[in-house]
Amino acid sequence: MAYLELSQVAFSYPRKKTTLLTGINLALEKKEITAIVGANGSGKTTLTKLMVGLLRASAGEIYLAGRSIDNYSLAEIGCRIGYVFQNPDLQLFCNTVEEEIGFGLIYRGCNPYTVRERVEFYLDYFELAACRNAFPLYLSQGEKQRLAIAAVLASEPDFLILDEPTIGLDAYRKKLLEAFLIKTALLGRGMILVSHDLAFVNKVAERVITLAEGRIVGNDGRKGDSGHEA
Ligand SMILES: Nc1ncnc2c1ncn2[C@@H]1O[C@H](COP(=O)(O)OP(=O)(O)OP(=O)(O)O)[C@@H](O)[C@H]1O
Repeated sequence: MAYLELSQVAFSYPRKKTTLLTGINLALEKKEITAIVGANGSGKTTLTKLMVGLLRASAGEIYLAGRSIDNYSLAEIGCRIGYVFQNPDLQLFCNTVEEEIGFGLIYRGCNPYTVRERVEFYLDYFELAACRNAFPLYLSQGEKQRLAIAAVLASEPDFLILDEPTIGLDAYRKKLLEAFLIKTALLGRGMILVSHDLAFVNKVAERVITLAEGRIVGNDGRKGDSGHEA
């Protein structure tokens, strides 16, 4: 069984007459970078929220590491799947940039030395060291986006979901993110990118899932094209 599997998943928002997603079958492996693309409102973000238990499927089953997602608490899912929201303001809550990066590690009980080491690595990698003591919500949009990604990556979940990770990033930072995501996948941490940035998707993703009218209308394996298989 794949790391994350969806079997005949359907979903409708309460009080909406139409079914947003229907008959969704997907098998996602660790290590692989999969992009989900589709028009505005096609249900990309909703699909990822189902995968992390923020929403419950109206029909079908979702399995995480071989167990139904219904048997996990949200905290247990959060330890396995890191989620970077489209709007970083929704997930930044600490008083400083460095606390934000270290929070997940401290919560998982990492020793202070490991916390310090990883915080320094991510501050450096995402070029956030100069604002280490800044209040996260006062950062620029691009800095907030980098911080949200750094904070999720720092706690090293098995799998990542990044919703529009390139919004607010300049070309240089997109290049850094691209390299880091590819390296992360090669180390065995799979991910889903929800994105309208097709140039970025083409560089990074090994598989592209296209959603339209509530269904998967494209599931293209592109291994080899992206040039980063192990
Ligand atoms: N909490 C909610 N209650 C009711 N309808 C919702 C809710 N959240 C999203 N929707 C609706 O569900 C549909 C799909 O939204 P979703 O955000 O999943 O699409 P998306 O493909 O990620 O869009 P975008 O590309 O614009 O980010 C939209 O029509 C949206 O208005």
